[in-house]
Amino acid sequence: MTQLRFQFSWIEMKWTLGKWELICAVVFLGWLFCKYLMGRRWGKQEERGDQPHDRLQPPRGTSGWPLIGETIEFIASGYTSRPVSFMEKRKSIYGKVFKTHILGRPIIVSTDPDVNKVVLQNQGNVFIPSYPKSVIELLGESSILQINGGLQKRLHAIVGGFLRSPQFKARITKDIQNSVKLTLSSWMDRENPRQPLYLQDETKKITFEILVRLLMSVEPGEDMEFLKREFMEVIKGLICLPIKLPGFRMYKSLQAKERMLKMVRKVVDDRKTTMKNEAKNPGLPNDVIDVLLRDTGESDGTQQGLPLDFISENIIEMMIPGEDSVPMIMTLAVKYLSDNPTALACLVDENEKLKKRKDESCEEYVWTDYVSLQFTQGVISETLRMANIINAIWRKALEDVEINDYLIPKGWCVLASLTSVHMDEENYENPDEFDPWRWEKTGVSVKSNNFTPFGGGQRLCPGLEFSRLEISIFLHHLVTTYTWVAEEDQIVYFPTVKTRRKLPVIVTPR
Ligand code: HEM
Repeated sequence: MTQLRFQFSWIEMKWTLGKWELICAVVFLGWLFCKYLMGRRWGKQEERGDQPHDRLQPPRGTSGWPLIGETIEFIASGYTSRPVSFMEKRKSIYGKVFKTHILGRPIIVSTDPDVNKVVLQNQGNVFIPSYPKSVIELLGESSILQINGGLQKRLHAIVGGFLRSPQFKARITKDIQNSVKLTLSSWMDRENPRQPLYLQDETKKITFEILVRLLMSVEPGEDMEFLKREFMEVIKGLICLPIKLPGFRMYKSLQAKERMLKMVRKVVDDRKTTMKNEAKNPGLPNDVIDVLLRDTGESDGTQQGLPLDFISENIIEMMIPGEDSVPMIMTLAVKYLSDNPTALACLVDENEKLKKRKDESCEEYVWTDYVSLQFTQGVISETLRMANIINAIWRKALEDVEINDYLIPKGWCVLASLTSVHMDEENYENPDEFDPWRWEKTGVSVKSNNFTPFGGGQRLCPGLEFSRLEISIFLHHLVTTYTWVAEEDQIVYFPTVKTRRKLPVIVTPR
């Protein structure tokens, strides 16, 4: 799974070990060892029973091998076709919540939907995000993904409110349609249209441009290319040795972020000037920069606008969760459909009907057309369930917490495994089967504890509805424009969810 994707399916993890990094790897291992010893000491205290809570004990489990704990098994499961096997094995021995030691630290893993719910909802006051050091460095202190309390709530509400608004959806629907159609038509303009094309790359092209447009209204061209290039450099550093010295990966990524920041800051400054000139008649907000600049701080009582540096940094940081997730779900939906001709036929049928209706009435598509396609929504939910891009949520307990007879001790990291819940036969019949029809019975409910691909609580993904809309539009135009044959490919779950060969497909116009 998933598991070692550090929950960042959106993260490109690349370990580039140069000679300096090799030296540092040794230092890093030493540090891991110290952490291990500290973990052991904690474990001994626990055995002696000098715990703050007399009644409850932390979940059962094992620390595994000295130094590496259970990391190897954890990583290895990510390379199998059943990435939840690491979790399942321990669940069968210790129960749904257990203790382990992976990635250099003791961790409590929850595969229990009710415990996960409490962890996700107790945001900010008891549980805070807990990312690997390199991610913390790269995100910066003011990132929405890291901040807690009132400011996180405010930022979340502004961005979520904008992305959920019907005005935004109406506008972005047109943008997505244009972008999807442009990409689809380019497939036939190639020198040899019978050559396979790599769906994983094609979907990325569409979604990055849309993401940048919704955040800061940059159109395709030189600036867009600059952003693409620099952003790719930034995300390479998300999981690497957190050393900020020249020559190291982290340094290069931080430099790339600086360059991006300069450009984004200029867009924010220009927009601020335009806003001042249009103070009396500002019109509807176009993008996330607009809504952040216009917010006056009424909702949290501060009555203060957000600092321009804070806005600029967050625009870049919001690209991180949005960049990889949507194109991967698009690609994997096509993969699952290619392997399930009956499901594909149902999807084509539903979408052909919509197209026919639109052609006959000569009406334009509106966003509700796409999201009301029941079977298509089932395909998206089923893809999200099976290939949970963000497989788990990492949190740290700020105090001792009791949840359903478990004690989570202060300072411990909790990994709320979403995939384990999605792939548990207690929650889903035949969980390994791609079955979009199952959603006809249960409906697509984001409130259900058993289906949380977008997280939950105060940090529920603000891009949820937008993502589903974008994927629906892509699937509609793909299946009504082309048929395809997908070449043999495999899903890999480590370090992030990907298809091994980028899903090569040969397309034929309908
Ligand atoms: C299939 C696509 C997506 C999936 C599965 C997904 C999943 C998630 C999950 C699980 C979280 C919660 C993380 C946590 O609790 O720590 C999250 C947060 C977030 N997502 Fe998404 N996401 C997707 C697409 C997007 C897109 C397209 C955007 C941008 C427009 C976006 C922006 C964010 C932001 C800003 C947060 C942080 C919210 C906060 O901490 O307040 N996501 N996402």
